[in-house]
Amino acid sequence: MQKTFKNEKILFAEPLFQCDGLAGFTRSELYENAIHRTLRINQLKKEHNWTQEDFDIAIRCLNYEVGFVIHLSMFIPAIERLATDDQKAKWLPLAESYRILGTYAQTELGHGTNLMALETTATFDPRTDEFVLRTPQLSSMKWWPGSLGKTATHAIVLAQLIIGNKNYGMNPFMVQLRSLEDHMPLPGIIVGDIGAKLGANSNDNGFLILNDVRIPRENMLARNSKVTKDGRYIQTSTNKANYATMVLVRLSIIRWAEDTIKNGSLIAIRYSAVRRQSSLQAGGPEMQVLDYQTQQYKIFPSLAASYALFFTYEAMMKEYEIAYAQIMRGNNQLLGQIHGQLSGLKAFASDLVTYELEMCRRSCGGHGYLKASVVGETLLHTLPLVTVEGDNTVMYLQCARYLLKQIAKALAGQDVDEPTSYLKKDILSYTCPVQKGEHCTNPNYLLKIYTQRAHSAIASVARQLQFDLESGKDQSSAFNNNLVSLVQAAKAHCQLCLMKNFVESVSALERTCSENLASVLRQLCLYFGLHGIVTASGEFLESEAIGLQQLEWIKAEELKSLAAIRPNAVALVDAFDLHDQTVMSALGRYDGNAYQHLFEAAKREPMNQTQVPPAYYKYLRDLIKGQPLAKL
Ligand SMILES: CCCCCCCC/C=C\CCCCC/C=C/C(=O)SCCNC(=O)CCNC(=O)[C@H](O)C(C)(C)COP(=O)(O)OP(=O)(O)OC[C@H]1O[C@@H](n2cnc3c(N)ncnc32)[C@H](O)[C@@H]1OP(=O)(O)O
Ligand SMILES: Cc1cc2nc3c(=O)[nH]c(=O)nc-3n(C[C@H](O)[C@H](O)[C@H](O)COP(=O)(O)OP(=O)(O)OC[C@H]3O[C@@H](n4cnc5c(N)ncnc54)[C@H](O)[C@@H]3O)c2cc1C
Repeated sequence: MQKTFKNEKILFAEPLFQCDGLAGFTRSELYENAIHRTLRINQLKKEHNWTQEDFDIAIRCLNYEVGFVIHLSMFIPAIERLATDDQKAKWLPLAESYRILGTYAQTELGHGTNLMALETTATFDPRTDEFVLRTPQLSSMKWWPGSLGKTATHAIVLAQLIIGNKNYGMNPFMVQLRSLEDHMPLPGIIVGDIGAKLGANSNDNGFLILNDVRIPRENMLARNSKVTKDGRYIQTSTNKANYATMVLVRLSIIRWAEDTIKNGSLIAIRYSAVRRQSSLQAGGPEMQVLDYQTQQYKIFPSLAASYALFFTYEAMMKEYEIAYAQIMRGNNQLLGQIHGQLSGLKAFASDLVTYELEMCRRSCGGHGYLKASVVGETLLHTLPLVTVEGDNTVMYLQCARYLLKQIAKALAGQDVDEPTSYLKKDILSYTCPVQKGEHCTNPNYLLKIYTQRAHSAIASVARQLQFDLESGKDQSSAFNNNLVSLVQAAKAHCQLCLMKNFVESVSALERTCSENLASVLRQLCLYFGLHGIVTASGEFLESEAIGLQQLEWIKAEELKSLAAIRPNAVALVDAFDLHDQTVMSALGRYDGNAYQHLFEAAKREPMNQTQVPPAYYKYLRDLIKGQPLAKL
């Protein structure tokens, strides 16, 4: 599935990219190692004439365990999206050659979601033609930005622009943080690392206090709005255009989610094919645990999610490229659509994979709790995806807000955006396409069911909101009264998007691939559709997209499809074409020697490097020999 990385051999021939040692690393070692890696990948890029795409794939091959992630994924994209041509000419070459190292400093100790409430100010001083940056109180300090703690020389700081006594809202400013001579913080800047996290500890997420730090007027990133020498504020685009970097990263998170769930499902499926435990027949040979229906029920959702997210990322990438090209030409027509779609899908993708990764971990039994299994570690790295670039609840609500606008248009007989075109249909004329058991094997029928459920969820919450408003509730309490249903409606829309992308992509592939391959993919797509309905059956029933009879058929078909997928399960994860060095798991090796690799990993454990531990001489010796213990 992943474009085969022709340079994989070059990458993994380097001891630096052989990951077995990482488990015992301290934070400082992880941090240093990550920087070392990115710099070496850059050298390899030059030595072997790699393209940018090769470079990006190299980073994915290393499971993003690299340095400068925010520099590459936010700082440079923010300059590209928020700076004028002159500013780009000044900063991009420096950033691209790592002569300046950047971060994206938006979140504060007191606020991450509510950007309007950010407290950092950039006050224009017309006497010196400068902005004065200030974090006025404890809650205003920047808190979380990646690479801020110890690495960044520069930050794009998001601050409230103040001219005279007027606040012109959040704007981006380029602020130098550290000396380019000796890396010491510049006057007025207090900066450091926020401390160890549950995962992702190679990254130095940081804090930043700005005490009246002065920057030239030219350091306001001025593609969308600027301040003239005489203190006039000129806005050339919607103020939401300054949120463009977040939109891009939300797209990248879908890909990140896809990459992590591919790892998880690969480990769980390969290991389950190796692991034998018990038997269903008395005295019979022990079964591969992958043959238990319950094990398939636990793992195959992650397999199907891997493919669903792959197809959805590809589709969203195309949508994004079209929108981005328009936006860069100054046409913001697609801004709302791409924001609405990517907010919801970022949330849905990260929710899905964090849930399924834990199922993958459990499916590896006790060994899944070992670091060497890597599933748990992957989960810890993946958990923040539900929070970064907007907490998932908040992102679903952004998506729901977009859906409400679309349904209002549809009801008024106006055109709606293509991804929500289903809202134009007559919801009342729906008849469930599944009228007998065998109809459940048609993915297009399932797609119709998903469409009806999403349409119904959106229409229902729109009606309830309308009702609350008409009953005298003000706008905000009507909204608060319906937040849970709004999130459900957004989830329904996102699940439909995944199903639609899966069905359409498989139909397109059917035209070019062998019938054998097509039938395997059709089966997985079908399973994805059936499983999604069963897990949210209450909502599908409530929306009357299905009835109890249909649910019974769908449940039966879901179980049948587990058995149908089983013979191809290992091939379906092998098809991810992930190198053992990418997956890094003792349990999920291509050669299937899980026990041998687990034992090798145990032998490498630092505790095992001496036969007798220091604690023996400190405590155990006297204890075992019955000697009185020294005062402890
Ligand atoms: C090359 C190799 C690279 C290596 C790396 C590999 C890949 C890396 C992949 C991933 C990297 C992950 C690293 C992540 C690190 C984390 C970074 C961060 O977290 S940065 C901080 C992110 N912060 C947030 O996301 C904050 C969330 N909050 C918001 O976005 C907003 O405040 C809000 C909740 C959306 C509300 O906005 P606002 O305060 O303006 O409120 P409203 O007045 O209600 O306005 C809402 C209207 O604005 C529209 N809107 C909102 N956002 C956008 C947008 N982004 N674009 C367009 N329009 C937007 C919204 O639709 C409303 O419109 P109307 O309904 O009023 O028309
Ligand atoms: C690993 C990591 C890396 C990060 N990197 C960066 C970075 O590089 N740069 C940067 O600027 N930031 C970064 N962040 C910060 C991140 O963007 C924020 O944490 C995120 O946007 C969520 O904001 P918050 O922490 O303020 O959560 P809060 O908004 O405080 O959320 C707390 C709870 O309140 C709920 N809530 C909040 N508002 C609403 C609402 N309007 N309606 C309903 N419920 C609501 C949420 O759903 C959540 O349950 C990073 C965070 C992490 C964990």
